[in-house]
Amino acid sequence: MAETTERLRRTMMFVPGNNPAMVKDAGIYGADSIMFDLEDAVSMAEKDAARALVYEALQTQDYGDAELVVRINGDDTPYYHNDIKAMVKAGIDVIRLPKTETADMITTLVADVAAAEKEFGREEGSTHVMAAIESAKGVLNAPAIAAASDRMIGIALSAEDYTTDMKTHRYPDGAELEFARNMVLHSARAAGIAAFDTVFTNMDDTEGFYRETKHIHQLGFDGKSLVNPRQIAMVNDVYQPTEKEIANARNVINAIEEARIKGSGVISMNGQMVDRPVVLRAERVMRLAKASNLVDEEGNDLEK
Ligand SMILES: CC(=O)SCCNC(=O)CCNC(=O)[C@H](O)C(C)(C)COP(=O)(O)OP(=O)(O)OC[C@H]1O[C@@H](n2cnc3c(N)ncnc32)[C@H](O)[C@@H]1OP(=O)(O)O
Ligand SMILES: O=C([O-])CC(=O)C(=O)O
Ligand SMILES: [Mg+2]
Repeated sequence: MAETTERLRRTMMFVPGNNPAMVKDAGIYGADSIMFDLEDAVSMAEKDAARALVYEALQTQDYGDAELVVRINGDDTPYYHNDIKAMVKAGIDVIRLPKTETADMITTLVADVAAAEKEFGREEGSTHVMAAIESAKGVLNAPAIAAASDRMIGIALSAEDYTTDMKTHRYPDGAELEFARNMVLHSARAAGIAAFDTVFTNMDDTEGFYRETKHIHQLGFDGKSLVNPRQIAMVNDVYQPTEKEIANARNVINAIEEARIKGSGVISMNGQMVDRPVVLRAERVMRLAKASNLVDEEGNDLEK
């Protein structure tokens, strides 16, 4: 299973936990994170069977170096504790708590996860957590939720439930989501964790999907929750740096290396000041370029 430190999380794909074929093949599409769903994609009658199916798949399937996430049922359901125990026992990388409204919900989750790690002999702290923000209360408490635990890897906006709570629905221009998007993003950045935008559920509206993905990329989100493998390539396309951005990033990294040799943290490159924030942005461009197979490990161009 995957390392859960700083990593690219452009695509986090929901996989219904009650669908054996989808669960089995989830690794072939190249999502950065695979998110098995035990919550809203699974009917009440199938909750136990879905949990057992995902548990079994985690023991037997090879999902490569994808990060493995499970969306458990909420703490107000009879499935919550069994979900946590089974997923921790199976060695899941990240548990996603749906409908998170307070930091206390994360504190309680982390205590339950820690108890399960102890019970099943898993390394303490090895299971990470994240929160989905799906209501007005969750949005207003997002800064505290994001900072609630050092096990937190990110927070996600979940716009289907959120727009229902707000007594609206989703519109093509996304104006109804702007406040929530900015709250989730700023809360994540202030806590030093990842920010995920919500699902886009109209599989036939490719233009709308691109428009939304370009918008959230511009805002600064790490990536999106997805519902279909066809959406993965479109997100990667938007997040892929241009040749000009890669060339510039390479120049920045070389320039700062030169500056370091001369004992300085700042240098001028073609009249442009290069210092730490510029270098950090350049390093992220090179990580995205590597993930997009545009450059090799050393940062040299790969043949197209
Ligand atoms: C508001 C919320 O809570 S959203 C989160 C909960 N919802 C979900 O998890 C839904 C996940 N998505 C899906 O179930 C499906 O993508 C649907 C129902 C939306 C569309 O299904 P389809 O029309 O079959 O999609 P499509 O034709 O693109 O499928 C192509 C292939 O990808 C597979 N696939 C589709 N979606 C997924 C997925 N989410 N995970 C894994 N595999 C998938 C299909 O099984 C199919 O495989 P095959 O070619 O081997 O038969
Ligand atoms: O997390 C998501 O994007 C999907 C979801 O549950 C919602 O939108 O309510
Ligand atoms: Mg939801």
